[in-house]
Amino acid sequence: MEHGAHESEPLPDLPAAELSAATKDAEILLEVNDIKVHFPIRKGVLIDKVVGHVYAVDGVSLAVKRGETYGLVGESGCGKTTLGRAILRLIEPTAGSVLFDGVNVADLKPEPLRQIRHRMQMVFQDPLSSLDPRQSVQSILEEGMRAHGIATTGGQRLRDLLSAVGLPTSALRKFPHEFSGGQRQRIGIARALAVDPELIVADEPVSALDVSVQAQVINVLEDLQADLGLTYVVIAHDLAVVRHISDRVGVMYLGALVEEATSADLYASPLHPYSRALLSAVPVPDPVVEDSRERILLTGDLPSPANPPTGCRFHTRCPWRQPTKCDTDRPVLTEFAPGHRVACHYAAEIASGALVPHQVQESVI
Ligand SMILES: Nc1ncnc2c1ncn2[C@@H]1O[C@H](COP(=O)(O)OP(=O)(O)OP(=O)(O)O)[C@@H](O)[C@H]1O
Repeated sequence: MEHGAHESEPLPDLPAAELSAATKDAEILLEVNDIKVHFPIRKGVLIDKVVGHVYAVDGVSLAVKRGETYGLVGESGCGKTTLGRAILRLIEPTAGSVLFDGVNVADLKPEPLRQIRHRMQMVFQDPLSSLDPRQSVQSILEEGMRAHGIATTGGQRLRDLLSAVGLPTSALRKFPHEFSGGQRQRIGIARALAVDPELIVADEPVSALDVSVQAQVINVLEDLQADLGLTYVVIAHDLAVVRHISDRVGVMYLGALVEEATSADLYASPLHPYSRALLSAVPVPDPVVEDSRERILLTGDLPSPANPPTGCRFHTRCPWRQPTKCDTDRPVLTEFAPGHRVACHYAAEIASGALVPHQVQESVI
């Protein structure tokens, strides 16, 4: 949730040319401009030949304000993780720019990149595989601090980090396998916090956890944001998690954003047929509402990002698709209402009821 602006220190040793005029808006911490990540598909035994590309992320633009939580949702394989990793430059984007506090991260040389890295951290989905089983918690926390020149002596900082995520000091001497899943994710969060980040990209931070533990870990993230003014990008396929934690939500389909709105607007009135279908698949606790509400069932599987459909990428599964235009023209993400963007040629007609969905068969979304 949004909180007061975070005081950021000026970046040392960065050429003025790397400061973007576009991000002079002091409210914006992260700006992603038309970013693309295309993975080459290689074939051949003796000669390595590129025979195609996986268009994992294919032209995403978004901006995240300081202290805001931006949720990214979409089916498995739609490019959420790749986008998250490209934001932190853990993978090289094929095209586009990522501006962090006005600095184009994609252009940074290794030393300025190292300097800026501690301000952007990632929390991974599976805490067990992302924590080195041979390292004690103390060593895990100190590793990143050392790499970023943060003093590790004294121990008070380590105790404060553990207390911030609700773990006892005795955890310092233990190893990852001695903890439960929820505790391990708290260690993953403490590791990210250890280097004083401003932005945390959390990739499915609770999806590996039991439902009963998920809320506790989400509360930890929310409390830390309130205390430290952190900015979050939270990646999740679970719409309930995203709804709970996010100020704004971006819906991804086949490497692109198809809709973006405040959490309240998206859940109350989704505009894109894909968002409508995603939300209609979420069960409602009230049995009367559950029985009477609209369910949009999609036809077909998610197309391969190596061979995306022409035109609107969703047209092969869209219950509202119209001849020609949907097959041939790729819709641009356009502002439909203040703060509510959608990439659909017929969003207005669908919202007004002027277009009705075709008969569709059930498929699992
Ligand atoms: N290193 C890679 N090389 C080739 N293809 C990749 C690579 N990493 C991801 N992909 C492909 O890119 C597409 C997007 O993957 P990504 O993991 O970003 O999606 P996702 O929405 O995060 O899905 P999930 O929730 O399953 O992680 C998928 O088709 C995936 O197979």
